[in-house]
Amino acid sequence: MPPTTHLPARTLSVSGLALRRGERLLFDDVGFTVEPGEILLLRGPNGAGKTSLIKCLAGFLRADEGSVVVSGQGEEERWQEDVHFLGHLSAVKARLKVGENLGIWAAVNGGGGSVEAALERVGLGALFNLDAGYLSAGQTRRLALARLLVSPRPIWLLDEPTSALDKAGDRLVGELIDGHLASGGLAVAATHLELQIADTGRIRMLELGA
Ligand SMILES: Nc1ncnc2c1ncn2[C@@H]1O[C@H](COP(=O)(O)OP(=O)(O)OP(=O)(O)O)[C@@H](O)[C@H]1O
Repeated sequence: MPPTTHLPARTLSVSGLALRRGERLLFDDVGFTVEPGEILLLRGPNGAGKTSLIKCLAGFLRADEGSVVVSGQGEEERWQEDVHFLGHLSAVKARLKVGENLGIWAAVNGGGGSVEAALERVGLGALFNLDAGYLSAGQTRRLALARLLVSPRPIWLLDEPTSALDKAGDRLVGELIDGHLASGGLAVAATHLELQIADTGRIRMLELGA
């Protein structure tokens, strides 16, 4: 079931963004705006710079030129609190139970969502007491997705969100994104696959070159 929380309205505006890694200029003069209820899909071949761009948006990498502005609030610390970054690494503590892992993220990120409900939603309800180290790759990805639900935030930055997931998992990601956008959130997702987003009118695309 999609989240019912109405998220605070944020707009993500990027202009003139350029990033160099090593000797290579990965991208130059990238600009776009993502409004509440919209998702921007980042496309491009391996090595084009999709992950790097998402890390710039998350504030993990500093661009060489240009700006990333989140409107709706001004202070940088608050901006971080508006963002969920779902990267390649799932940041799961193998010796802790599945429920404990998510409980820690819920406590760190705040938001007050139910750990049990989030695990149920991503199909891990029965695995609450399993050591997280025993999860399969797809289940670990589902646990990472549950973090998006337990602490509602208006900006989702998703790097290959369907990685390691089965067909039902692909559908789940589409449904979670649909719910997020319907709640007034926005998203940027790097993906090589078609995301199963129902409302295609909310999708915008940006192609990065190799
Ligand atoms: N720390 C670094 N130093 C130098 N080059 C780097 C560094 N990190 C990444 N790169 C290079 O930057 C380029 C872009 O990497 P990035 O991970 O952003 O691409 P991507 O479009 O996400 O690729 P993929 O589709 O394979 O996930 C690659 O050529 C990579 O080798």
